[in-house]
Amino acid sequence: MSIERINELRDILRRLSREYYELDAPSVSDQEYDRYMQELIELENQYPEAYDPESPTQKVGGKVLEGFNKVAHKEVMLSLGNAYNFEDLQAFDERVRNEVGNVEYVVECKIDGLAMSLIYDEGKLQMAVTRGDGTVGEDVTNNVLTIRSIPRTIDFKGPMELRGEVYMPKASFEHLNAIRRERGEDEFANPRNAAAGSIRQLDSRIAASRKLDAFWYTYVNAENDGMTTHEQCLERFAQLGFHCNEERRVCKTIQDAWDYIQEMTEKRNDLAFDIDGMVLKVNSLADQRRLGATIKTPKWAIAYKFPAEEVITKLHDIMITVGRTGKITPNAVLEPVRVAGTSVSAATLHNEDMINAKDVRVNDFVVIRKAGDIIPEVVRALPERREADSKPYVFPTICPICGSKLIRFEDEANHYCINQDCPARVVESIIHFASRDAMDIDTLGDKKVEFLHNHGWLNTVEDIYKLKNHREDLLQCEGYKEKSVDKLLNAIEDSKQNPLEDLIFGLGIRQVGKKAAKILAQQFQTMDKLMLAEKETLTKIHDIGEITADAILAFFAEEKNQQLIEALKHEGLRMDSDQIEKVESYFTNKTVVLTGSLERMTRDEAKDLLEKYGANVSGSVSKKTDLVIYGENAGSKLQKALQLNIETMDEVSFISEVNRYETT
Ligand SMILES: NC(=O)c1ccc[n+]([C@@H]2O[C@H](COP(=O)([O-])OP(=O)(O)OC[C@H]3O[C@@H](n4cnc5c(N)ncnc54)[C@H](O)[C@@H]3O)[C@@H](O)[C@H]2O)c1
Ligand SMILES: [Zn+2]
Repeated sequence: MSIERINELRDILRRLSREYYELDAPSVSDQEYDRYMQELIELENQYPEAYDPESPTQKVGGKVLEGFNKVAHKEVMLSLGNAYNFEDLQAFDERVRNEVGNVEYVVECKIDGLAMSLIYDEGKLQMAVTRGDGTVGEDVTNNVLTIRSIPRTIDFKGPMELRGEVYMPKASFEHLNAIRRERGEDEFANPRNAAAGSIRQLDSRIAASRKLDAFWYTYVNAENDGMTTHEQCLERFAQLGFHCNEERRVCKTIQDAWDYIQEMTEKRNDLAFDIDGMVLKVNSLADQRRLGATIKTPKWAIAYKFPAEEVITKLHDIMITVGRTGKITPNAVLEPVRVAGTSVSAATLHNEDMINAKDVRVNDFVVIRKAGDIIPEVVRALPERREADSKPYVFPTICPICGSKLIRFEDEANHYCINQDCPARVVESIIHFASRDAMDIDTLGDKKVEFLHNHGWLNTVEDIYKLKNHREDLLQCEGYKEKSVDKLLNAIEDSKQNPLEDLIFGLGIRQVGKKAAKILAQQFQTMDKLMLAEKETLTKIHDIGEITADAILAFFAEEKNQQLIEALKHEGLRMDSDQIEKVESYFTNKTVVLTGSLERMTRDEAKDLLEKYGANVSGSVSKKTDLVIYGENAGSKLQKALQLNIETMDEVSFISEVNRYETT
């Protein structure tokens, strides 16, 4: 049970990390992410046999993006351990003192940006590299050079590496989003994502337009330059012309540090940049060295994370929105209030049960919580402040957009509008089709889809590909300049070449997420074959259950959907896959774990081969594992496989097994 939970948590955290680090588009709050991480850490401590070097608890950051040169860090770039309250800090302080005795801490702001390494030599900036996975980062020198506050040349001749945080000042962020709003483009969730997205642009003119800044706080090999404390390093940076955050304090005790954190909690919203916590660092560099680091975090520093913020405001009304699947979501219309640095005037109420459970009524005072960037939430009502005009909310029985009767399925908390032609659903399905994980049509975001729909130019998904016939009309609209219109139309044309998996996902078939779309594309290779698939064939596929199979069959059985696909074919959309076709083999449908170092191929090559032959490659050995393939110096995973009586295979046997299929 718990092993399953461990695997589940690892999957969740990997998905969230990808969204956060690679797509710069998180779907949950940092607090929520941290809660999953905390749960996983505790479970892994309880079940040491589930140890896996690939676990998110052992990993820093995300993957390196394609398109940039990869650079290995001379010294790894680590993450930071987390504290959420005074007790956590006291425990940290105790560990430090047990190790090195009395210490001083420098307490500084935890800047919500992205970590960066700068390398100077002979007084010149040579390279700027992102943290990446901590070992290898991306060379983003051209983009970093657009940050004016970073000196190109410094008065220091030797080689020097410093690290810090690139961030987007709040003012630049507000300005950027205002422009994007005007153009009907999707807004950035928060300054961190905006900064990370800007630095990882292949076109440095975009980065230049984003008005980024940076603070520097780590001096690699500072002791070679005669430094003895962290505070000295910061002073040295400032002297050389780098921006260092003045908002910091040297504290003699953990209580002093806590007092300063309290002060900053009050002050944080008034700063010109976003901070998501405070960082405590042992001041003495010699002590830092003695304390050392774990695989992921230094032992001489810790990050205190601010809790999610809550405020009270009045709820004026409850409004309903209709999603792509017809799902009905009630939203609170609020008296605008500042929380976590931004003005909030709407918050989600999830569904009818939630409204009832929280007893939220129109005209009530309510508590709102906003965790950083994510959609704010109504936490509870304040019945003690209820006035005469407070009214219990009656959940609608018909769709506010199309008037169809709403349905609530058994065992489901949500209501649905099941009218396929409901305009709200149409708009949402077009937004989904164009979204990043689907057809990835640049600049065709929510606002623009709504706008084009309201003008009558987008009534179905296929209309996207007919927009080019409205080029002249578009140019007449305010905010639609030639350049942006052509950019949109080109992105639409380009999307025709996307592989089948993007299209399948974009169609928005119920139950079919990104992963299932990929599996289907791999299995069937073409849309035609997928459309002809029978239930038996579908359910035989690993990861496709009965419910998903039924949803797929129902989707393609509908004449409207068949017509849509016909129309998309007619528009010239690609209908086949990039995924390699799977071959029936000894490995088909087996869960396989690779361990140790392989001699004839890389881990990734072995994984690709196994996937081609129908295996499911997994990171950790459990009862569900069918086979462990091992190379040189295989360690705990192989041992565990033997303990659990799981079949094992060495590299040579693996290759000869594979060769049987390669030749036939
Ligand atoms: N919402 C999500 O889906 C999601 C997904 C992945 C990660 N996250 C967030 O990211 C965190 C993990 O990211 P992380 O590994 O970058 O750790 P982190 O952000 O918790 O802390 C480490 C980083 O803090 C930064 N930092 C800022 N100011 C600093 C200072 N003064 N001194 C030292 N470092 C400073 C550095 O870049 C450093 O790498 C999670 O705790 C979570 O909050 C969220
Ligand atoms: Zn409707």
